Amino acid sequence: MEYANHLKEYAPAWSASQVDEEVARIRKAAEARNHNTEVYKFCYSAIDLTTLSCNDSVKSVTEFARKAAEFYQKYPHIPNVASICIYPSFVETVGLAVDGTPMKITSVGGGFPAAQTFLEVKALEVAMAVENGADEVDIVLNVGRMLTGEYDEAANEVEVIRTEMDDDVVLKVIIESGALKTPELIRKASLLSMLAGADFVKTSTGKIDVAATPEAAVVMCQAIRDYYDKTGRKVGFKAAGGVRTAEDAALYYTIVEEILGKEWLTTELFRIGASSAANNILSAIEGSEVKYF
Ligand SMILES: O=C[C@H](O)COP(=O)(O)O
Repeated sequence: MEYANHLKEYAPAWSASQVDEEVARIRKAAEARNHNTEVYKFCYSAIDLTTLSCNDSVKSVTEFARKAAEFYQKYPHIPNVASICIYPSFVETVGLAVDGTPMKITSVGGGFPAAQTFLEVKALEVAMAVENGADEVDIVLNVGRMLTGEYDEAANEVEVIRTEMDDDVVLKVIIESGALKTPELIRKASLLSMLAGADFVKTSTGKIDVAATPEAAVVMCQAIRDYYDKTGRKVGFKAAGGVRTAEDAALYYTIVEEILGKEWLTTELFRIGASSAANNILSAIEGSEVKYF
């Protein structure tokens, strides 16, 4: 399909200075009203609790997922994380560990994190993750193609991969905003991903130096809003990569609240991908002495 043509139907991206001003405004709003237990509890429940390390093994991933599964029994007053996010070869392992809980299984796929492999390999990897039980799959948009202006080719990869998944499997497309850099490219990548079938757009793999930033989040959420206005389809936003503190989480929450509205503040439409924010968010929850992960 010719996706790039559809980009013309959308307004151009804001300039970097307009985005900076918007981030400053929203940062103040976050500090004024959203540094509180209610927001931190919701942010905790929106976490895709992530382990994506070369050290991962069946043993370590089982322990990681079991801790999350046991959390329900130990701390019923705190809503648990939304999903466990792992490499595709651990989908079955996590499935066994979280069986009987509402936690989802998120698999990265499609040659994560660089997406530099054959499209057939990407598609097969995603198909196998789904066959093994993944509820959600996080793939990376082809950044090289985006940087060289091959927009149709980048979006077509997403379309092909989407066909490997049943409609009820959630597809999150990582645009790697820190590599794209400009508001213009970040907006184009977000729109192309949505046009090609993404259920979520996600900031970063967490594997490059510049990962999630509030500036990228503002541009992505504006793209989600504009896509919704045109199509009526609600696409989610996932902040991932370098999200560390409860205040970081509250800022992304406030960006979504301000640009997309409260109806986006559900775990169906907002996630935080994080390997090390969980303890910090738990510690910020008033009265909680839980430090678990
Ligand atoms: O998708 C999740 C990211 O890989 C997590 O990044 P992080 O390790 O910087 O929290």
